[in-house]
Amino acid sequence: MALLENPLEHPEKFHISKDLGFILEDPLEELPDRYQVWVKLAKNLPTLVEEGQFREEAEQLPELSIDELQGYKEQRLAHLALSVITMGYVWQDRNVKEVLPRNIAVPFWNLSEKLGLPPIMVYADCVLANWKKKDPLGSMTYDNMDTLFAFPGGDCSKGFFLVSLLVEKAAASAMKVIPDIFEAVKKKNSESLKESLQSVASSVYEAYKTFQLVHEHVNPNDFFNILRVYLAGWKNCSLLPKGLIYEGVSEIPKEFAGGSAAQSSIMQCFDALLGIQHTTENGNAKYLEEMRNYMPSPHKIFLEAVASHSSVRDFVSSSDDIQLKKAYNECVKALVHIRNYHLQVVNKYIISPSSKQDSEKGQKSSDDEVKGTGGTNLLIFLRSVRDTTKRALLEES
Ligand code: HEM
Ligand SMILES: N[C@H](CC(=O)c1ccccc1NC=O)C(=O)O
Repeated sequence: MALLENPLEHPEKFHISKDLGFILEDPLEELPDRYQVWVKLAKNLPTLVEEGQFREEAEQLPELSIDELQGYKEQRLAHLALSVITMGYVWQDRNVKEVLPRNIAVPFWNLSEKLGLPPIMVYADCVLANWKKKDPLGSMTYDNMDTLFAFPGGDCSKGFFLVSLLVEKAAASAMKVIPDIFEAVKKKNSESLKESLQSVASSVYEAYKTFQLVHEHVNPNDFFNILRVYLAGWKNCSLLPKGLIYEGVSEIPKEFAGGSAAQSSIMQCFDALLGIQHTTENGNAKYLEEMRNYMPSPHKIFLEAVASHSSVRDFVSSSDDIQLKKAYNECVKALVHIRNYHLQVVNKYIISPSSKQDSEKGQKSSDDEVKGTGGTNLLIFLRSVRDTTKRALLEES
């Protein structure tokens, strides 16, 4: 990636696809022979965890240099495979591992630095790069897709990761109009801006409709009690209070947040484009900014460019074109709608199973005790992000 390129003019140089947005197009499924041991072990994770043998197999891996990984797609597949191995190694059972052995830790740390990612499984691994078509000539529909790697819980991880991917794909259809939006604001062309904003709003509504697939493909109890264990991180984590030691890298434990779609670039892209600024008082803005460090660095650079160059909100606010204000507000309403729906999903997939678990243990967690794997007090955080979005609506007079 040429660092001097303008990301807004050449998103393709920042690994952003005009059709799929931040999704990794046609991910590789295999690595060169010497690295295929990582792919093979990661693919066998569910069976080996079931047999209680995963850690033992992981400890047999050779320690490999990352220098012979050729090209971006090999690096992304290797990071995905090593991230799956790492989550399996740490969380295989309640005897949680505090040290990641050097044969995994050293290549994973070095490759993470090269990609601008943390050495933990991120959304860009398990969602954006973890997919293939069954029939390569077919379309990207749920029935023609599978994940490259899975976690224990049967088809739960396939459902969870693929639905998230399809939501991302639906939202990504807005990406192609971003250059038109910047051009329209630059040329003060209200008609063109109105049209582009209308297509952004429809993309977000398409994403909301696709999100409903989660109920068909993900079982709440399997998600909460099995899969979600492997999404957890080691930052403010009671089971790994100091973090994880990456052997061969540092004797000092390191803390990293667990997976979350708060690491999704497309949603942060909409906020940046529309000038929706999340609150600083309660730490929401800081958290979302921190999550940009969990995105591939080219995507983070693109988001920062959109945030620093977008004056859509200012242009629409100062315009007396009511229809333009309505088009802007349609985008904001669509984001409020999907964030409200997301809260319903979170209630079904986290809050309800968590309350059921509490009552079985005779406990009661308050709203600010239920944490997301990304580290937030999830209900407080998600309601607040939704409310800030709602406050971004402009007066239509
Ligand atoms: C069963 C499915 C899901 C669950 C249980 C879930 C849970 C959560 C939780 C707990 C958070 C708070 C941050 C954290 O601590 O991790 C969060 C944040 C977020 N999630 Fe989800 N999520 C799900 C699916 C999705 C999907 C499919 C998307 C869209 C691709 C998404 C987009 C977001 C975004 C953008 C945030 C940051 C807050 C915001 O911008 O509104 N989530 N999610
Ligand atoms: N924050 C998680 C949900 C979660 O980790 C997630 C949600 C949607 C897509 C991907 C992920 N995770 C990894 O990328 C929770 O608290 O359940």
